[in-house]
Amino acid sequence: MQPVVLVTGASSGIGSALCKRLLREDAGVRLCLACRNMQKATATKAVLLAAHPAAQVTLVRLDVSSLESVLRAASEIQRRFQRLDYLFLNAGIMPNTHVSFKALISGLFSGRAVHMLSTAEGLLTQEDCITADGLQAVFETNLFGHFILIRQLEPLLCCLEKPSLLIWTSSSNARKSAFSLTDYQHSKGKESYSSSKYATDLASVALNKHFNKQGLYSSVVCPGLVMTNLTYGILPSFFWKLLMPIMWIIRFFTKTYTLTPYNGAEAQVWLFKQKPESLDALMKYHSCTSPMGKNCVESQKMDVEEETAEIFYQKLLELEKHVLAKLNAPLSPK
Ligand SMILES: NC(=O)C1=CN([C@@H]2O[C@H](COP(=O)(O)OP(=O)(O)OC[C@H]3O[C@@H](n4cnc5c(N)ncnc54)[C@H](OP(=O)(O)O)[C@@H]3O)[C@@H](O)[C@H]2O)C=CC1
Ligand SMILES: CC(C)=CCC[C@@H](C)[C@H]1CC[C@H]2C3=C(CC[C@]12C)[C@@]1(C)CCC(=O)[C@@H](C)[C@@H]1CC3
Repeated sequence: MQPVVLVTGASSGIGSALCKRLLREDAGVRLCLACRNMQKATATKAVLLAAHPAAQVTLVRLDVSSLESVLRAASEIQRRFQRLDYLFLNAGIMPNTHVSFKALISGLFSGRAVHMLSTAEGLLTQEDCITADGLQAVFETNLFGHFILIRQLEPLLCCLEKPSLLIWTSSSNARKSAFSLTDYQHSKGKESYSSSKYATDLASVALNKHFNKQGLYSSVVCPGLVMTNLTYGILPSFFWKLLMPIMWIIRFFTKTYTLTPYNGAEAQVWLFKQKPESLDALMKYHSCTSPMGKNCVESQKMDVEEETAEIFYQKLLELEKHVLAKLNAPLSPK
């Protein structure tokens, strides 16, 4: 039986490159692109089919920042498929981002310049907003909408005979100090992106603890710095034009400047080829690119305590109960 693969945020950037690469790895995969914008999704599907005319590619409308949309998409997916082998939790936002040029310039002359340029530590702040569900938008999009999707799709994901794998797109911008258990939606701070990506790392660790015995595994990837709509949104386009030659030079100092969506998807494609049971729950898998453009995957231990992951997981379950009750939706699908 050909594997069924669902990719959220497949309409552009890393998600779209991932779909192309998955079909190149195995033209038989049954790909489902879960996207909020059906026009963009249809265009992506057409590009995939142009390269692989016999491929099985379907679309499902999914806006991870709307719980109603997540519930609707989950029941549609359950209607279409009997199981899911890989669920790529890739959709994400980094809205209204400001760069601290003061921190950038002083950082460039410090001993931590390479670290700063690969993690953006101390460089970025975001203005977040509230969704129609009453949740912080970055938290709901990057983490919670995906968490509800997983919980709703449990019957398709949990099978002892054939394990399934969740693959979260995290970031090297994920930072413990940006996250707080008492304000896990990051309503009070200005680093909602860092916080949400640290939250995905915690969620992945806790999901492994709770679901491995049911045949469901979870992993985290870091694509590196990739030029996509998300990054282009940070600075005006003329700035990026000026910076591009410098970015290629930075590649000589760090492997994390993967730059193209194709390179950024390296760790996701690598995970697709691994046995879920063989992966380490506490590792993060990084896409890396050499100055000459050669790709590889490197693993690094996450800065996560299992106890914190468990407390956070319990908080997510409480929030799930609360929001589903508000929507009059059952906790898990029939
Ligand atoms: N670019 C980078 O350097 C890095 C990116 N990442 C992560 O990679 C992931 C992909 O981002 P990237 O490819 O760079 O950026 P893009 O903006 O190109 O892609 C983001 C994707 O997520 C989708 N999306 C956004 N919000 C929602 C929503 N509410 N519901 C459904 N889909 C949504 C977008 O849809 P639409 O096409 O409709 O906008 C798009 O397909 C993100 O999680 C990002 O945080 C991590 C590290 C580095
Ligand atoms: C390259 C030079 C000299 C200047 C660019 C400054 C910043 C705009 C740039 C430096 C580090 C970058 C970075 C990201 C965005 C752009 C920078 C802040 C990310 C935050 C993009 C999204 C991610 O998830 C991170 C992994 C990136 C980390 C590095």
